[in-house]
Amino acid sequence: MTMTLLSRDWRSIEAELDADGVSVLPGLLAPGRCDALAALYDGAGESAFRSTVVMARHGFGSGEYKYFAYPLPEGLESLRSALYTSLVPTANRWSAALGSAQRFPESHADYLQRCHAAGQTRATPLLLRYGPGDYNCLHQDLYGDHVFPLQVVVLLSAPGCDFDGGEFVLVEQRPRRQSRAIVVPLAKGDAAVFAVSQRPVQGARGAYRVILRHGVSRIRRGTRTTLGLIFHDAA
Ligand SMILES: O=C(O)CCC(=O)C(=O)O
Ligand SMILES: [Fe+2]
Repeated sequence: MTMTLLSRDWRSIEAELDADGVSVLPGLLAPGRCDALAALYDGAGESAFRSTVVMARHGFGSGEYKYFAYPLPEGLESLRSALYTSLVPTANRWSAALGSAQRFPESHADYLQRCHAAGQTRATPLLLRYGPGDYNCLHQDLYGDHVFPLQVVVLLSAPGCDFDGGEFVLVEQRPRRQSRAIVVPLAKGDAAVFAVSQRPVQGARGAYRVILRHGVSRIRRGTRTTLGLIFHDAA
């Protein structure tokens, strides 16, 4: 997996992130790996997860998700830290462009130490499960002061086969402009890398801040399962 990450064209991924705040990594996980991860949702036993959220109870939408507990399942820990390392250069560039002094360390273990020292100690990787009629309202995954500015979602189900509808969407808000929607088509095993809450856009007079939120349109048929990888931990 690390090889396939390293062999990707990070120059064009970074260019897409800079242009749109989102980039797709096709085939990040093989179909068998997707099935094995999706099977954890019902099969892993409750000790694998720290909490289950019924989205409708919180007004988050409709559907359910489960946050993994530490220690994460073997392959997930390495996937999360490898993706982090690949994304640090963009995170640090964005931070500088937005005039922030914050810089992110090379290694995810070091970044997690920073989160944990600040009281953000709970694991944030999660599995999401949507059935017919379910959806995920536009939101930002902020869990405390420490925010790594990029996150990843992997589609574990096959659109058009396992489910219909259920598009991953981003809405971008620029200062004094109307909002812009971005629909991100994903196949099974594809990952979307996207901005958690804000990103810089180069304007005529330097960079300005654009706000992003993401969500999922209504699932019209079937079951849709995703893996969410957030790089900061939760308070
Ligand atoms: O199910 C999805 O595609 C989006 C999940 C989500 O909100 C996330 O991974 O943060
Ligand atoms: Fe999210």
